[in-house]
Amino acid sequence: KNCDLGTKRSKCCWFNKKRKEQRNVICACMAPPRNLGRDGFSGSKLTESSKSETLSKEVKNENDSDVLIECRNVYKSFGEKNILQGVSFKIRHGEAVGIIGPSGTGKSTILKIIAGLLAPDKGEVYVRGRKRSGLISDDEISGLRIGLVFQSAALFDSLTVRENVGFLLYEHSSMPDEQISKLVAENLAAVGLKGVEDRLPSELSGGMKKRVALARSIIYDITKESVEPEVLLYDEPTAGLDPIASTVVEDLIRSVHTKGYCFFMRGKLSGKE
Ligand SMILES: Nc1ncnc2c1ncn2[C@@H]1O[C@H](COP(=O)(O)OP(=O)(O)OP(=O)(O)O)[C@@H](O)[C@H]1O
Repeated sequence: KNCDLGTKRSKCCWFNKKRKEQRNVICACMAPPRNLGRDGFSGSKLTESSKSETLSKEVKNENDSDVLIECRNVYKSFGEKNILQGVSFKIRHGEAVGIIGPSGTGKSTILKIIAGLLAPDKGEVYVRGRKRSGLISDDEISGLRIGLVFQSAALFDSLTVRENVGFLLYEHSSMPDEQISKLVAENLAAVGLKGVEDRLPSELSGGMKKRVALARSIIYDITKESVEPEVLLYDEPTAGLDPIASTVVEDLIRSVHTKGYCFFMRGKLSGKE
């Protein structure tokens, strides 16, 4: 019954071990809650009672110099609904962290808080040791660049794939259009898409949309230093995809991680929460 998940997990374990040898990386992957903590992975579970509970076998590391993001005692409510109640964890450079939990327990909410799109009611978010206050602004690329792949891919319907992927650069860089086009094509090729630049999102399959969203999250202004995203947040990147398309996206995520990004993912592997 757990064959798919088991296969995935062991693949992931193999991958993690390999990464560990190369860069001393600590990873986590999706697994049923009962399996959390096995194989030395860390992870956070948001429970049905909406009470957040850190299950992670916290990596014993007294040195916090490699901590990129820290959530400290974060609370968030929507009206009467208390969604997050004291969530605390740290994400270190090179880590891959998974977050799992039943529907509606606040997984997307914590990602949005980390990304600076939502402000916590209480508690703090530290980015490279600096406390983030409120929401992130368009100009704020200081400290750490965070890419977010939304659950729904969140492409702009009326923009072409090229305009979607290059959006950040068209809006916030002085790069000429031709150079952006070239970069867009390169990033699309990196996620296995070629010749789709002029299509609208409505002309893409679900898997292609996810890959376009992934390309958009990793593109950066090559004329500037230190703006490459170092943390990528994935909100159910394989939701709604068939097993083959899911595998393609999962492999892409792993290959992006091997390039040195840290990632924090919530979602399913092969259709299992
Ligand atoms: N902007 C908002 N306004 C009001 N309620 C919200 C808002 N965003 C989220 N919620 C509520 O907060 C709860 C948690 O939502 P969230 O999307 O974080 O859950 P989730 O764990 O990601 O769920 P799923 O697995 O179904 O995607 C839900 O009950 C949702 O209805």
